[in-house]
Amino acid sequence: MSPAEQLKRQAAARAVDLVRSGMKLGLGTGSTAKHFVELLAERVKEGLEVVGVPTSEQTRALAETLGVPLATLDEQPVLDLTVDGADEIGPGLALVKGGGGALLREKIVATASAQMVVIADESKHVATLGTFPLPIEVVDFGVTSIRRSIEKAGKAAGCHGLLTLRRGPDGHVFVTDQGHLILDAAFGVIPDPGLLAARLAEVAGVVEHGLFIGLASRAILAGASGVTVLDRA
Ligand SMILES: O=C(CO)[C@H](O)[C@H](O)COP(=O)(O)O
Repeated sequence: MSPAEQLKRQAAARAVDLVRSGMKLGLGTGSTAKHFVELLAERVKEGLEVVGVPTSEQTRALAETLGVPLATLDEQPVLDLTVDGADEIGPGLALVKGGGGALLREKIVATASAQMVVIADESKHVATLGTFPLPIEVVDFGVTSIRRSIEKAGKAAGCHGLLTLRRGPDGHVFVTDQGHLILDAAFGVIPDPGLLAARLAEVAGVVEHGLFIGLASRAILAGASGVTVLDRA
């Protein structure tokens, strides 16, 4: 395993220690969340009793293959703990998420959870959000017009930058599990994430954006000198 993957696994292992029998869990998406699901599956094999609600079809397939008992969010609408990765972790544990395209389900699942713990290698911890382009999920009707409205909303929040329609590795337009498109907004700096979130929420056609504010209560960050745990004040 590469050094980068080892760090992700260390963070995931610390999160697995938070899981108790009987818990209902939100299962995140991405390469770090994958480590969590794999380690969780090992505990399940040892007798840990949990039920997981996956945040993507990708995670559902993985968890199913590994034998983690699953439910839908409609079957288990109240969750104890969600463990997920992030693209950036900023002050107050505000997050940028959606690099893997699962931001909508991830935010719904995190909102349904008593606790959200984010796991990452320490390179994701930043002083200011925005270097990672902000994923914005939009409907597939009138994307050019929606893009203009997002640019306007961004400017009102002090954010300027290019919006790119996301494409998959095959070059085709990326479509989310919910059938929407993603515009990646390369703002560079997001001076006031709360203000930007409020402005984006007002744009017709925006289904969800990747700013997760006030959702994560803990971040587990793995680095060369060990694992650091940050709790939101
Ligand atoms: O938000 C996400 C998916 O929508 C991921 O959690 C985020 O992109 C981090 O992924 P990785 O752990 O692979 O770096």
